Amino acid sequence: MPFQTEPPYTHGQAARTAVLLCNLGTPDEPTAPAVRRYLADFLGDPRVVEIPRLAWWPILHGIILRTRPAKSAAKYASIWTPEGSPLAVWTAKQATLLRGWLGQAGHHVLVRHAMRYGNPSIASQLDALKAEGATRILILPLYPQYSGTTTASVFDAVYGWAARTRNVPELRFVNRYHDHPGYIEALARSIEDYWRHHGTPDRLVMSFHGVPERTLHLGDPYHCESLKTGRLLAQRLGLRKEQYQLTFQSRFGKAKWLEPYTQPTVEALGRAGTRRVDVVCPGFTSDCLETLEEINMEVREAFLHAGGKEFHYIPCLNDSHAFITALSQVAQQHLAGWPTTLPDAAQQADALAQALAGGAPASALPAPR
Ligand SMILES: C=CC1=C(C)c2cc3[nH]c(cc4nc(cc5[nH]c(cc1n2)c(C)c5CCC(=O)O)C(CCC(=O)O)=C4C)c(C)c3C=C
Ligand SMILES: [Fe+2]
Ligand SMILES: [Fe+2]
Repeated sequence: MPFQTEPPYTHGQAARTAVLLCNLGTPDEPTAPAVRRYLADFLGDPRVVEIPRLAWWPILHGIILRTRPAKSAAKYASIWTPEGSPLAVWTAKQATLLRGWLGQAGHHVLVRHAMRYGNPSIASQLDALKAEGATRILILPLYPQYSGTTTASVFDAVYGWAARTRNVPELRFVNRYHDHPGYIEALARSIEDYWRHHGTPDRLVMSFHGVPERTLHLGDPYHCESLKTGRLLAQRLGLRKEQYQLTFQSRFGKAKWLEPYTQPTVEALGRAGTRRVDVVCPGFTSDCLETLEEINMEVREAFLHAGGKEFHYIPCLNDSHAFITALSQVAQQHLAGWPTTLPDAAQQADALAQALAGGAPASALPAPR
């Protein structure tokens, strides 16, 4: 009796689950040409700058890409590490640790990381996962708060890859985890841990990356989700209203962005005689240019100039155990219903050999789990 191949044995492929951690991306080198390539990609994304192309292109290519790369490259050089850009180093480490965590949980899940702009690209990592046999892929952005400018842009890149792919894997997307208890707990522990070693401040500033205010009125949930993260974090830390403030940083261009802005807020605290300010950036899951240079250098300097006495920058979650635990919880919750354990390979081979030799129907093979 002929042996019939049937799914999922077609082309010898068993179901295999994968998680792709996606982050923003960073230049390959702290040089003007590398930063220029990165910014051209980033600022050319219509999700990031929502100005009609006809109006934006001359500004981007005629002005910004002629002046900003050299200035930004100097800032990148000030935070660069022997292993590379901090954002790239932390993101790769998070993927390695998550692979180990999910492995410990008894799941055989492939884990990779990708960058929306720059390398390794989302398309190249999806190709690699497919080559490794992934048939189900969970897209997990390293942005806890959803924004059209970041999260949706990651999804665009995934859809673009899928549109060019013949045998598209099943895909799932994590939109947000801004209020996930594991994420809030990881933030709280990292702050408490910092305070245990360095004492407590007069004011904690929670600084989130900004976006144009317009996006809020157009329905972007980023502002609300940032506020909710801040509120849950303050509750968990037991902070009263006058002990913390939530601000938005990294304003770009002349339009109005979400307020209050971080630097003017911190300067006002310095002028008002607040002795010690600590800044934490809960929306950034790894340290990067915006935290290490903008906050820990520029904003620090501005605070001390304005009369502040002590400035502390509390590092991002980076490779903290509590954060990797949170990521693995988020992943497992979104993987629910997707089998994450491969059938035992030896058992499968035996059953296949038996079926071929003894003529057992293919349906007698162990059900793929
Ligand atoms: C021009 C518009 C920008 C929007 C909108 C924006 C949103 C946004 N960005 C992040 C996270 C990061 N941004 C980073 C750098 C960065 N951001 C912008 C501009 C916008 N961001 C620029 C031009 C740059 C590059 C640096 C510079 O030239 O100033 C980074 C750090 C990258 C690194 O390499 O370290 C992160 C992370 C979020 C979360 C967000 C919206 C919610
Ligand atoms: Fe940004
Ligand atoms: Fe910045």
